[in-house]
Amino acid sequence: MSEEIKVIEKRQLDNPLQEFQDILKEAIHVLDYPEQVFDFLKAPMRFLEVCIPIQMDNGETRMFQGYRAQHNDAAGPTKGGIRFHPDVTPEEVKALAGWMSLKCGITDLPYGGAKGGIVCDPRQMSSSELERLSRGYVRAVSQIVGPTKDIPAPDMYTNSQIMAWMLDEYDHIREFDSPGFITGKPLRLGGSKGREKATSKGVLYTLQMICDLKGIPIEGMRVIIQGFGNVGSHLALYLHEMGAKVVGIADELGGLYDPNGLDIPYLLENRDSFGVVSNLYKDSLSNQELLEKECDVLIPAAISGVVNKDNAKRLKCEILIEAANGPTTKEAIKILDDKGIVLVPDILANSGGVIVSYFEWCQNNQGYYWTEELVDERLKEKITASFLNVYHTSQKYSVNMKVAAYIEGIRKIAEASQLRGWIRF
Ligand SMILES: NC(=O)C1=CN([C@@H]2O[C@H](COP(=O)(O)OP(=O)(O)OC[C@H]3O[C@@H](n4cnc5c(N)ncnc54)[C@H](O)[C@@H]3O)[C@@H](O)[C@H]2O)C=CC1
Ligand SMILES: O=C(O)CCC(=O)C(=O)O
Repeated sequence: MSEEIKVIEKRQLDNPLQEFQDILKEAIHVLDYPEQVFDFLKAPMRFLEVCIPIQMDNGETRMFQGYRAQHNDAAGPTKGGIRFHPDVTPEEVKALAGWMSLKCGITDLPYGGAKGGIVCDPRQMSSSELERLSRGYVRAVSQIVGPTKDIPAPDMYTNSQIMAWMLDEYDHIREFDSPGFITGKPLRLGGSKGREKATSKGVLYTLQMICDLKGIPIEGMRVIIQGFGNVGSHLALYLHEMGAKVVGIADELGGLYDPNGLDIPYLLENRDSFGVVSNLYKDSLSNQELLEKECDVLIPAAISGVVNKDNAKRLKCEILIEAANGPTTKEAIKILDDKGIVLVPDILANSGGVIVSYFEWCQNNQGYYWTEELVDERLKEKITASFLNVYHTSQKYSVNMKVAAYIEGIRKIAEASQLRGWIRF
């Protein structure tokens, strides 16, 4: 692989907060809200930066940088995942928290947005080091989180085991059992049926909606998915089972491509715990090469900024579904608009995760647990209604679905903030 390709593969959004703010400004302008609304929503209301000292297995103590951003709590407690990744930055966490506020607005959840992150490489850490880091993070942020304040959940490179350690640490600090402190927990500790697959199910429902509108059948459809972790792998299996041809899969090391469709059950069985499969075959492609292959639907489900001004013009798909947070830059969105590629935005497409996290929190508060069928039925109902709202807003204002999704999200947060007397418009 050439050096040039390696550099592109590592690429994330240079400034995700700026991306968030630019589209926020555009949507606020369409809504004809005053500048004050932008000034209020452009950054989180609260941002905590912590240093977490952790003893490593070799006896050394290492300091880890951690963050929690709470964007806006007008509509209810804040909510959002925690990411463990070496490239986490304050700007990224702030942008992700803003996107969570919009996501909760679009889906009409009684929450504002938050996000957390720790700069670390979980692939290089032992399970006991990860446990100490997860517990250390909760101790460091415990003053500002809680079941009625700010409710964390999983995100990239975090999972239900990490949520379990975090819950246990929180329960020790508070001296009572509080399952509603965190979602994405194991079922045994009050998790919800269907949460693990919720994000991919939600992506699938939005894909079905847009395909229905465009008259494209799922059966036989050629799909490329970047990312084979929680979101990408479950989605690949759903699509495979529905008769779509998953012709491409990428992970952090590269991509696999087969125009006749990849063997998804085999890849699922053989992926490692960090969602890597491209090393199973010798003739893998680079991520960039795979994104530019011909397909009907392209689904980035890994990191941000992978579809950008450098490659957008070379994409050969009809539909792009943003399963990851922030995979397409605003310059790329303009190029895709010109090419007639329909983009279903992240804050709508991947909202299935937070929707079922909300269901998990409701079940914890009630102490009464739902069947998987009920969870799925309510997820489908909520995300379908949200999709239709965003779609109609895009038609009403003649804007793309990205701006329409921002409009829907902003409206809810701004109204809640106005009712509390925080802003006037
Ligand atoms: N897990 C959830 O419930 C939700 C996740 N998301 C978003 O979906 C995306 C994926 O999340 P998960 O599947 O949970 O993460 P994960 O940690 O389970 O899997 C990540 C996948 O991305 C791949 N990857 C990492 N770096 C890459 C790179 N540079 N190029 C290509 N692939 C790369 C990994 O190899 C792995 O296959 C993230 O953007 C996350 O914020 C959004 C909503 C909810
Ligand atoms: O499940 C949740 O509460 C949040 C999931 C998340 O972090 C996201 O939607 O980006």
